[in-house]
Amino acid sequence: MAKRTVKDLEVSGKKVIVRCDFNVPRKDGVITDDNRIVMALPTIKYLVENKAKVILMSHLGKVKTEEDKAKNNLECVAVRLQELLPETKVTFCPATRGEELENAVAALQDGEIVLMQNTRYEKGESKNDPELGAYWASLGDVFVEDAFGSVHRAHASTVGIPTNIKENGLGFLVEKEVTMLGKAVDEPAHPFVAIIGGSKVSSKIDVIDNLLKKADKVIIGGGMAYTFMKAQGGNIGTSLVEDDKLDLAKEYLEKAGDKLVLPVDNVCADAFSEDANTQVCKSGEIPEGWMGLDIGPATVELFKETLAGAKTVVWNGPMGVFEMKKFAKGTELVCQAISELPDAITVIGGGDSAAAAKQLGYAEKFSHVSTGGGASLEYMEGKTLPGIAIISEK
Ligand SMILES: Nc1ncnc2c1ncn2[C@@H]1O[C@H](COP(=O)(O)OP(=O)(O)OP(=O)(O)O)[C@@H](O)[C@H]1O
Ligand SMILES: O=C(O)[C@H](O)COP(=O)(O)O
Repeated sequence: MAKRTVKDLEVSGKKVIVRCDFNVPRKDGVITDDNRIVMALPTIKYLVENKAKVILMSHLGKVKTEEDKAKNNLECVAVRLQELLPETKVTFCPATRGEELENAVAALQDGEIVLMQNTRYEKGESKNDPELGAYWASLGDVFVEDAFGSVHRAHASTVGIPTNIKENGLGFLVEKEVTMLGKAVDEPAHPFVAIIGGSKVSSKIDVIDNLLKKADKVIIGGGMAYTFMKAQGGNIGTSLVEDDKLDLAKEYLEKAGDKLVLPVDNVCADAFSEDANTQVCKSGEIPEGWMGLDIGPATVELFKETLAGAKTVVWNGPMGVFEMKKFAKGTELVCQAISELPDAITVIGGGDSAAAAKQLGYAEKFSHVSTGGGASLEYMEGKTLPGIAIISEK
């Protein structure tokens, strides 16, 4: 059976809560890539045109301390939304519960929007606290799940709210992502190459196990690679590493054989900075005080050879710290190699990965640029995504 979508719901005059993924990349508080906001517009515009009172919710970053709250204030998204929707009234509510929030919702007219502050300001969000889910649900009549990037998280805003609001459905972005990603991996054309990089080692290392079952080759780059290098007994200097994942990395290395392709050299720096001194070091031979911030030139050649002839490519996580020009080459050359593959289905996913492809001028060359990082990986592994599973069937 198919899931209900926003088109199956009666929204006119109703208070409609939309969970979006506005977890956008920022530098010094300024949004550096608004793709996730732009991709959410079709659902938002549909609701505005159909005279709903629109309550938008999203997380932004990780929030554990008061300082994190200041760093991850969602107001910048409300400002961008207002620029993108000049004809529509968009207000920002700095409260995540209580009278101020309830008044902001009560003041909404048909076709107006309020964006609530970062859902992760509430401690209960990530624990899917039932009281919080029920409280947020009490603010609306209808719920739309359109946060594709977050549907792998069973949080109060993604699962708690639709548990309490039966008038729920998927938004246009989730619908589109599921269709596009399904095309890529339900019956992937082989050779199928998966590439995993980026910095979220603990939340993404588990997917490698499943990818090893489906793909012909799994390339590991970016910050993910150093946990594997250390597991092989190599020196990684001060590179990013998650020591509690070393045993898992060892296990993958043993069972994957030559299916797993790791960097053979790395662009290393003596500081996490654009002005750092750099040198190319062989993998496992990174001196003390140096860190790997990009894949090296021999690795680019190795990855190109691995990609040659691929018919399906799925990529999540940049090959280096592409935000700094000095360490963007690896990501750029891998983008280029993928863009030159004839007749391949190519999918890139993740907030930073999509931003990298766009910034480097390659976004148009992919068959699909997914807004989901972890979510797209889990979808492609065939895992149940709790934020989609909870939505009512037609
Ligand atoms: N060698 C490295 N050392 C440290 N950080 C790295 C390294 N290589 C890449 N990164 C960083 O990884 C970050 C992106 O990783 P991440 O896993 O968050 O990917 P993503 O595409 O944003 O996916 P998601 O949407 O799931 O977050 C970038 O900010 C980049 O600078
Ligand atoms: O960027 C992402 O992958 C999503 O917004 C989810 O973010 P999270 O990994 O902090 O839950």
